[in-house]
Amino acid sequence: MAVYTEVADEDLARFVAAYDIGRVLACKGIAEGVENSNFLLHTEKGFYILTLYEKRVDPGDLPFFLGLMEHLAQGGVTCPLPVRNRTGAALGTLAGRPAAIITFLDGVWVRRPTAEHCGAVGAALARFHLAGADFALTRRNALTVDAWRPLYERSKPKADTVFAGLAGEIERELDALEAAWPTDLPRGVIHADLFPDNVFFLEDRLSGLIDFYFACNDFLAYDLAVCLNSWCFETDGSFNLTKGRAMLNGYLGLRALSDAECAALPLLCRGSALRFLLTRLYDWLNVPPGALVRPKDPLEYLRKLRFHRTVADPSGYGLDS
Ligand SMILES: Nc1ncnc2c1ncn2[C@@H]1O[C@H](COP(=O)(O)OP(=O)(O)O)[C@@H](O)[C@H]1O
Ligand SMILES: N[C@@H](CCOP(=O)(O)O)C(=O)O
Repeated sequence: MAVYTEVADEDLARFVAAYDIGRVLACKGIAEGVENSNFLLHTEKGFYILTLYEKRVDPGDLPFFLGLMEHLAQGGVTCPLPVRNRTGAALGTLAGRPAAIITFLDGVWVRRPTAEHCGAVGAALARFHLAGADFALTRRNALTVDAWRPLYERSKPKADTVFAGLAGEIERELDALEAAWPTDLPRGVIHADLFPDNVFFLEDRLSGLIDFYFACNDFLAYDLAVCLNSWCFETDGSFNLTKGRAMLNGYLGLRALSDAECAALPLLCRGSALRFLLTRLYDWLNVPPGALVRPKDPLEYLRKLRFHRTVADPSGYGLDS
């Protein structure tokens, strides 16, 4: 359960009183997510999500994230909207943390995605990329190739306690990716964390996207790599080519990939796998005392990374030539 910060009733009541959403009826910590503290807030006007931004969120980036939600919603992407208080501010401070209230999105995330879900996610990702193209603000990706080695260094002393040989394998991968990482693929605003728990469905119809707190400007095809990693592997660790093909075709139905983007996919998938391996490894080794959070398994992403090293070309993900 991701609640790092507890909120006193009187502080919450004072915070909510600045909004036009009625009085608080209930507020419950949400048993999902690993990054921020999220609460289901029930007020006289309905249900909302209250988020307190935690360690990985730079408060200076919050106008980008909240503005992006508003921009995407105007561009036809179904996503939550920040609620503004009576002074027009979408951002405040609660329990010593930057905090925002966002609208509640109906739907549930799918625990066992099918090829049809993957196709819908591919199309939604392309829609996100198209709608984000004219967003005025920019944010550099704080978790791209140049950030991976410093992040690894913070886990290095204990990496081999998680898995024997892990430190050496990560170091070899860092050397390879730093040397080969592309520099000139099409760029734009990317979600960067569009995992199954960030996509809601209602009766198998995609109902919206959430969690824009890793969004940034980077290679558009890197976002596809994040999704191939998080949606198209089976629990036994095998890559499901049918799901990969469905996702890529869903995306290609709305946005074409250049030859360079297609050719770079195996490398981008390796990079994306390493990125999640490294953040998970850090979180695994650094659970804050008293936090209600279940850290995610870093080794899941080591297995994915190993698979990508065996992929010679994008047909390995189901991309038809
Ligand atoms: N706008 C929303 N509408 C409905 N549920 C939400 C919304 N935002 C977050 N949630 C719930 O909170 C959980 C954690 O949110 P998420 O943004 O993924 O957390 P984190 O910031 O830790 O990554 C989600 O899995 C979902 O259950
Ligand atoms: N998707 C990341 C973790 C952060 O995402 P959240 O939405 O679950 O908080 C991972 O799986 O490592």
